[in-house]
Formats: sequence, C-alpha cells, structure tokens
Amino acid sequence: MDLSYNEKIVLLNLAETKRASVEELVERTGLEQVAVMRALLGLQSKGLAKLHERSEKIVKLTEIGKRYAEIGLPEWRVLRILREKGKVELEELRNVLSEEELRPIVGLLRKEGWANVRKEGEKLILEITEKGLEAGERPIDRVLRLLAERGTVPLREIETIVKIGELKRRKIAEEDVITERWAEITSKGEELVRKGIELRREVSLLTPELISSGKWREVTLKRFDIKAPVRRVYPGKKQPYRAFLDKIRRKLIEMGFIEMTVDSLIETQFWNFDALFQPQNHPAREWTDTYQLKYPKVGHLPEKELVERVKTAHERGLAGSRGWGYVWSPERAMLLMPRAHGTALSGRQLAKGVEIPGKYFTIQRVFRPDVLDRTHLIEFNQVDGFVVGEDLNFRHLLGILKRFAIEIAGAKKVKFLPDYYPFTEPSVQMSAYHPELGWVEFGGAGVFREEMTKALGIDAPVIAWGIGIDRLAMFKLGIDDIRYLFSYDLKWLREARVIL
Ligand SMILES: N[C@@H](Cc1ccccc1)C(=O)O
Repeated sequence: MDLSYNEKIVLLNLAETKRASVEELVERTGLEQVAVMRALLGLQSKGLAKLHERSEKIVKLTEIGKRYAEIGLPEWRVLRILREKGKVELEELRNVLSEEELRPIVGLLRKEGWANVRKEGEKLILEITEKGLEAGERPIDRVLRLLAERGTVPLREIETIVKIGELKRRKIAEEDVITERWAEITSKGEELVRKGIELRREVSLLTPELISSGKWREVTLKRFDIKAPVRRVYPGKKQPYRAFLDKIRRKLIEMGFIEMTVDSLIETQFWNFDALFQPQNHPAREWTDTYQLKYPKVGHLPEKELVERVKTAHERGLAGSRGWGYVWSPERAMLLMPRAHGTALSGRQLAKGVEIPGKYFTIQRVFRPDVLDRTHLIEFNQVDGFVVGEDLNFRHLLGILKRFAIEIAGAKKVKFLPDYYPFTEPSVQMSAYHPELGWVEFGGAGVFREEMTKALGIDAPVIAWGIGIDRLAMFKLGIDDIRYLFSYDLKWLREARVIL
C-alpha cells in the first residue's frame, strides 16, 4: 500500500495509542495540525484509521465578562461600597461604574433586594438592606468563576446553574461551538503496522539542485492528493464593486473613450445646472432633487465670457432659441452642492474644449435625496459621457446606447422611451432587459441642446447619456440589497462573485 511519509508517522503513533485526538497526534508527531488532518483523511480513505468528530456547544467569557471576572460584577462593586458606608448617592457611583454599568444598576440591586432607593430632593440615595449585608455567592457569580477558571464550559453544564439568556443579556458570556476530532486505528491498520512500515523521508519540493545533480532519481517524491480537503485561503483582492467599476472603465477606454476626471465631489450649481441650460426656476426638477452645501455656501464661477454666454442663453436664447425669458442670477449659480449627476462633467469638458470628433466618459459618485432601502441609495454611481462629431445624429446615439447595454450590462434586449431633460432634445430613457430582473431602467440620454453646446463654445452636434450602474452591479454581483455594494461584511467581501 502506498502511504505518504506523514501518513506512516501518524499511523505508527496511532498504533501505539489505539486512539488519539488530533491535538495529541500533533504533539506526538510534531506535524502541523493540517498535516495531521490530511494524513488522517488519507489513512481513513485506505481503511487504516477511522476519524470521528463531535461538536459541542460551549460557553466562554466575552471581553466584558473577563473584566468582570477581574474587578467584580457592577452590583458587587456597588455592594462593597454600600457595606462600607451604608448608603451612597447614585451620582457618586459614576466614579466606580461606567455609563453602561450605571444605567441598569438600580434595577439590578432592587431585583436582588440588596438596596432600597430613596429620593432626597433632587438626589437618588441607595441604602443597603439586610439582604445586601448577608448576600453571598449567587448562581451567576458561580458561573463567572467557573468560566474564568476553565476558559470554556459546556453549555449543558452552564444551564444547570443559570440561563444562558441572562449571561448573554448582560454581555458576560457568549456561546460557541467547538469540534473535537479524534482517530482510531482499524484492524487493517494494525495488521499493516505489524508487518512493518518502512519510514523514508520524502521530498516535497523538486529543486534545481536535485535535478542537476541527478539526485532526483534516488529520493522518494511526495505524492500529492490534489482532491484532499484543505483550509480555504482568502488572498487580498479588490473590493468587488470597485472591481466592477474598473472593468467598465477599461471597457470604455478600449472603445476609444477619453476619461474625464475631477477631484472634488462638490460642484457649483453653475456646472450642475446652469451650464446645462437648466433654468434656475425650473419646476420640473423631479429627475434630480438635490442637496446643498452648508459650509462653504458658495464657490467660484468660471471666466466672464462663458458666464455671459450662459446667462444670455438662459435669458434671451442662442442659436435661434428665445431662451427661458427670466433674469438669470449669478449668486444662485455660485451655490455649492454635492454633484447630482455626472453630466456636470460633460459640461465642464465641453467648455474646456474637445477634440472633434471625440468621445468622452466619466464614472462619478453622485448624490440625490431619497429614502434608503434595498434598491435606493442617496449616493450612487453614474457613467456619463458624450460623443461629439460633425455628422452625428439621434440614430447614432441609439446605436451607441444599445452597444453599451449589450457590452457593459450584458443585456439581451433594449427599449427606448421618449423622455425629458432640460439639456437634451430629443431625450430618451433606456431600459435593458435582464433574464432575472426583467426590464431595468438603465439611464437617460439625448442630443445636447444647442442653447447649451453653443454657450459652451461647441459648434458640432453632441450626443450624450447618463447611466446608473449600481443596479447593474447588483445584478452582476448577485446581491439583492444595494447597500451591500458598500458593505464591510468580511464574509461577503471574501466570497463575492468575481466579475470577469
Ligand atoms: N443626467 C441625467 C441623465 C442624462 C445624461 C445625459 C443626457 C441626458 C440625460 C440623469 O441624471 O438622469
């Protein structure tokens, strides 16, 4: 029979003791715990040993419990003072109790009948009772002592003294499960040992020296069972949602888009609204309710001519338009706000100047008031972008959007519906079809209005879109609560799907 070196050592040890716990075997063989386990599993599969395991519920002290074991439970600490002085003012106990310990103390002492509470003017006075003078070890004290002495105690044993609920409520102790594993040699194993086992060191690493010296011919190479169970390792990796965003970025760059970036999450209303031809008195704001910044309240406007052109567009119109016909306020435009849509960056880029033809995108964190729940966040992420070119029209936009939905979202079907945005004409809303989610609203798009592009100094048509990507990420990551995108839950972070 083909046994590994470790299997042989473990089997020889088992032959001496007949049965042994994994810990004992670790001690006797000097092997690592995983190595012993692996050897035992190997021996078991060859019928030479039998592995047993038993799980047991145990109780152990929490950090708080450990502290109490040292300095005494709060009620005892107070009783000690009361025994010395007879009475004490509740406020004075702040010197010996923490805030959390103080809150329930009156109730605790009353329940035990150790003290009476009396009001003297504004003060609450605690006074020791007969029972308090005589009090001795209670069940809970005994449990605390047992746990401090033994570290862990079987739940069964604890429950004969106090209810575990009480220990948990007071955060003194917690439950855990420990698994005990032990092995037994089988008669087949004993027989093999009787016949004699030759122990030969095995080489587990084939080194260049072994190869060049030809020694590999003489040594016994260790065999590996690649199906043997091993401990899981969790190597460092990107946060799953971050990985998803990076992938979108890479795809867009591969498609030839230039990334627009900005350091701050804060925007002036000028760039968030005004530069996009959204009138200051616009009643139809439902597509973006927004937050405002308290400190500082205002930021800077860009250069004068640009502001003038935007003002003119709003008041009197540009490019044959009559504008909105109201008095545009620079003060209003200077107000600061957390960016409410990625489109603000498209406006900035157009004003800065663009290559024509050119394609631009940005991935932005944006903020809008909402009620938090499984599918809504008040901050979320958008991919925004535009394509500028002399001969572009609405049909190109629909084509590009469709390609996004298919390539980025993995959608099978797309649907376009007429929509309204102050900065585009015509405007569409796009929905993508997912086998599991059904129709998912994907984002808005349109052809930027000339009142906007001309004011920003661009003469060519610009087709633009803004896509919400968090719901898409939920789908791809297989989660049904959007808050999980930002979760600290280690288990989820470790096991989340890797998106390729
Ligand atoms: N900014 C819009 C989307 C949009 C972008 C660009 C053009 C048209 C619409 C939104 O937040 O919903």
